[in-house]
Amino acid sequence: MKVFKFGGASVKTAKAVRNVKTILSQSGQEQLFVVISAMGKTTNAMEGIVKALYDKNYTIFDRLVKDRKEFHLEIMLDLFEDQNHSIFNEVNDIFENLLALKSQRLVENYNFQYDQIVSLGEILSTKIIAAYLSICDENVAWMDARTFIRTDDHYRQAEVDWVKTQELLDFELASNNARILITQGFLGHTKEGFTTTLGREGSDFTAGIIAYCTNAESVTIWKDVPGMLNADPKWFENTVKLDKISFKEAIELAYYGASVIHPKTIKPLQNKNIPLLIKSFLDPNSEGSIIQDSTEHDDLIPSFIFKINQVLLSITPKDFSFVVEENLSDIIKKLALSGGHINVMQNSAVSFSVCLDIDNFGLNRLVGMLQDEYEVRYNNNLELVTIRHYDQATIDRVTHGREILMEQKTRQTVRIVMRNLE
Ligand SMILES: Nc1ncnc2c1ncn2[C@@H]1O[C@H](COP(=O)(O)OP(=O)(O)O)[C@@H](O)[C@H]1O
Ligand SMILES: N[C@@H](CC(=O)OP(=O)(O)O)C(=O)O
Repeated sequence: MKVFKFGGASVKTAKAVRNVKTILSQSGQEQLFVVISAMGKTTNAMEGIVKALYDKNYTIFDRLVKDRKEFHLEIMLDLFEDQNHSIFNEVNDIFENLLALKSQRLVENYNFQYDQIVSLGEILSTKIIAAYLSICDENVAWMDARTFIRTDDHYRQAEVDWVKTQELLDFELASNNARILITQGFLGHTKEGFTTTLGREGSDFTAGIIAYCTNAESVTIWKDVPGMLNADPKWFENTVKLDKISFKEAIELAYYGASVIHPKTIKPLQNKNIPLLIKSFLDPNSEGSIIQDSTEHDDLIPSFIFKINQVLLSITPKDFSFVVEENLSDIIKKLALSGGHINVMQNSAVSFSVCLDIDNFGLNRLVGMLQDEYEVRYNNNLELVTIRHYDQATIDRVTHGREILMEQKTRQTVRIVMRNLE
């Protein structure tokens, strides 16, 4: 068995869905487990629908639901000649049920309701694509990840129960011989049967979970780029493809923010030594990148990871006590409560600096929690660049026209927090 994963960009139009069908048809005779995300930017739209529902802003709610319905309908009308195909009713029912939420009592737990609604993006895309493959005479089965990916009830960030998931998946697969198994990325279910999600961008991770539990031969993630590049082409010119890198290198790059793969995807694959291929759905016959065990090629090409909207916070205890020994656990607890994500930390005797992803609401909350006991200063609108396998020339290239506020070096990695002066 091989596992394929197609993200939102690869299924955002009818033409894109036809391209996915071609890739699947040309993949040989082997059984394929195919993980698919919501079409285009549907997850963002679903988040807007949840927010409008809780804001009781029914004008926006109605408009967003209508937009999403029309978006899916346009794709279906292009794919299905027969407008009496049952998929039209199935999709219509999903949107009718969504609209009906307006007249029901609001569920108190926002995160719970978020998962019940946002998950519909993946349900819609997989139902439409499975139905389309079926009319194209592919031997296909739609599989519901909400019956075999078991998680805890931490809605929006659910943790996988690996043992139970393995058991449920073995059971599902024992009676399913279809060549193409279509399922949803990013979804799971609690033991009570409620839908959960694994965190935004979590469909790559679903591919990792399924590969781990089925001992798959490989995972292929199909993207709009030729493979794993040494930088995001949206930010850097003249990027180079990393043909072959290790699991260790890939997990570091993903952790530092190389958003081409979700960082959680690597661990299950590394644990069972299952190779991960990143390939282009725009050029499916080209080589792509392979992520595997050997570290031989890791340091051949320097990689750059760029993050914007960074906040650099500097925290000093007012009573001059040592920051690490006497205050760090308190500071970290407050950082966690603020919802900020720590990217880089550095300390001296009485000062702690931290570079964060945090929104304004979280920042104000954090400063409010800290300011009684600490002097707190911060700079915002900063950039963070991480360079793996750096040298002075690569540092000079990215720091040109910038003021450096903090720098941290290890043998393999340099991380620089800076302000753009241009
Ligand atoms: N190191 C990198 N190599 C390739 N692409 C990268 C890298 N870092 C970031 N990206 C970005 O990742 C994007 C693909 O990921 P994403 O948009 O999440 O795909 P999907 O939603 O289809 O899973 C590319 O378009 C590219 O801009
Ligand atoms: N649809 C979900 C899960 C996901 O991973 O999507 P994509 O593969 O398009 O990044 C999201 O947007 O968060």
